[in-house]
This record gives sequence, structure tokens and C-alpha cells, in this order.
Amino acid sequence: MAKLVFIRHGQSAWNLSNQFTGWVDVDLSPEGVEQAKNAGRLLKEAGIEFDQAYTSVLTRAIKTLHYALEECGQLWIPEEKTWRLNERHYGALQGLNKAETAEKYGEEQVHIWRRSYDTLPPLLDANDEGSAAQDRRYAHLDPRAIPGGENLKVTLERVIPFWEDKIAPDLIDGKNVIIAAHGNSLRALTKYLENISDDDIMNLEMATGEPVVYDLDEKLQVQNKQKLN
Ligand SMILES: O=C(O)[C@@H](CO)OP(=O)(O)O
Repeated sequence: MAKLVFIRHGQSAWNLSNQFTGWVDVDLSPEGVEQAKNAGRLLKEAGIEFDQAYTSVLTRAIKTLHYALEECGQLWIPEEKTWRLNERHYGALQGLNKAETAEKYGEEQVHIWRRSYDTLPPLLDANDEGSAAQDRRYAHLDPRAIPGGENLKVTLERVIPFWEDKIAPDLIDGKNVIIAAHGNSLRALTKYLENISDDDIMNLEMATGEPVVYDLDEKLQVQNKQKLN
């Protein structure tokens, strides 16, 4: 039996200002820092001892991991950062205010962009300002792997190879794993782990800074799920 903990980063500056974020490297807000520390206290109270941490290459998730691990006295554990755990790329919506976008395009269209499984947002071109193709942290990737925008389906397709290569083998070895990531990369992993349908995943939300603890058997079937708050 292994434990797997998902934690969505604490509130970010753009969660607070209600802007589409995606791959934009926005920092935590002061409240987000407190949420991350509180998550660490909850993990300490739960007595969970981790063997391995995974996070994205985005500051808000990395810092959340570090604040939480520091608070539970486990900042020393091995960690790996990967672009595959990044937030879903929001394409040309990145930076726009969500309420203003809903006024312009309608609530329904914005809900579809935000939560439909397979509708892509308007895409960014590799030459557009703000494209990840111009960001050094993605320079090692095949340019074709750098998205101009992703839906949840595409996000899931780039998260799962990392799950299969790294996370699942750790869990099968009985290691306890913490993943600090993002609303939509964690929704993708939750869909996969819990076998949630394309329709039902539209209704799943992840709270900022709230650890979700799974007990998994050796076949990685979920035996128990608990949110710490
Ligand atoms: O803007 C984003 O990147 C995400 C997460 O904050 O937003 P949403 O919940 O709308 O998918």
C-alpha cells in the first residue's frame, strides 16, 4: 500500500485577479503562501512520510511544494520538476480576465473553454509574445511538443507518460509520493486514477492548497481518498 498526495498550488496572484494563467509563471499571493504552509501542517498532523516529490516547472507549484514540505519537516526528500505536470496551456486566453472574457464571448463559451474535455482554447503561435517556445525552461523540448494551447485531453496525454515512467513505478515500489501541481494537470491525473468519464470530469474542481490523500493498492487501485482541510 502506498500513499499518493495531490496538492494544487496555493492561491496565485492571477487566481486572485481572476486571470487565465496556464503556463505563465505567476507567483503565489500572500494568502497562497499561507495555504501552502497550512497544507504542510495538515500533512504533518496526518503523519505522512514521503519518499519522493514531483512538481511542475512553474514557480507557484514549486514554492507550494517547498512551503508544505518545510512545514512538515520533509524538505530534504528527493524531488523532480517536469513540464509534464505544468498547468494546461491556456493559449491566447493567457493573461485575460475571466469575467471580462465571459462578458465578451458569453458565459457558456468561457465555461466550455475552461471545463470541456476536448475543446481547445484559441491558440498562441510559436512567434507570439509569451509563447513557451521562447522560454529557456522549455529549450530542451522538441519544438513540436511545446503547445500553443491545450484542452484537458491534451494535458492528460502529456501528463500520463510521466505517470507511467516515474510516478507509477515509485508507487508500485511502495513509496509515498507527493505531487504539487495545478488545477488542470491534477484534474487530468484524477480522471485517469479514478477512471472518471469525459462528461463527469467537467464538474471536478481542485481547491488551492488542499492536500488530497489516496491510499493505493499494489495495482494502483484507489482504496481510500481523503481531502485534508
Ligand atoms: O487559469 C488557469 O490556468 C486555471 C487555473 O487557475 O484556470 P481554470 O480553473 O479556469 O482552468
